[in-house]
Amino acid sequence: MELFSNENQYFNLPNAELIYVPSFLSSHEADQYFNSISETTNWRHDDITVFGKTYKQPRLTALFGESNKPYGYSNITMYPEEFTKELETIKEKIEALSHVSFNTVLVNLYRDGNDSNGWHADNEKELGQNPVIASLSLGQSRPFHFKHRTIKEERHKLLLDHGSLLIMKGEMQHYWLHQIAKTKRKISPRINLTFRKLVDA
Ligand SMILES: O=C(O)CCC(=O)C(=O)O
Ligand SMILES: [Fe+2]
Repeated sequence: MELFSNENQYFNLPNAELIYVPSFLSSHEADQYFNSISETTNWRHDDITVFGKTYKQPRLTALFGESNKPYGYSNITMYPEEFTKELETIKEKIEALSHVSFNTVLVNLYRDGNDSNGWHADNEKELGQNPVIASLSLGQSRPFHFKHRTIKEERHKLLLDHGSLLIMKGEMQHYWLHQIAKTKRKISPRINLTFRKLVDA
């Protein structure tokens, strides 16, 4: 595979379909979205409960939806705000490429290397059987780690660049876990938007 390819990259993985689109947005568009989303979002800093202990989530978040259905994960229930014009525009651009419709976007702000997203799968029942999740990255590039739940050799990482889109589909959320790890490097903020489709569970 070419190192600096602008082509869509398809990965040959067991039990997953993963597509990486390196320059989904131009760097100029990505800069503009990064700036406006950073400034206009009403960021939340929720508590999560893991094994009975309560912590602050290691990142800031916001949820936008087309209905007012709540979305729950890691013992948090989030009530969506209305999609902004800007998020609607991004959503339509992703729908045109993926031929899938989305009705929800979860936005994460990783302020620095201390912010992270631990090993998990996006397997909440509201997402349905084999969800398609489209993940847009803005700002600091961070590695996306993913590992198969039972095939131990299947552990990989992919650098998610400014303006890139990662599409996870097929059985990926059943068989694989993913994370954004902490780093001690001095790094800039990153925003990630995961477009999802909530269905009636
Ligand atoms: O920040 C990322 O690239 C991943 C976010 C993620 O996995 C999630 O919000 O479920
Ligand atoms: Fe996720």
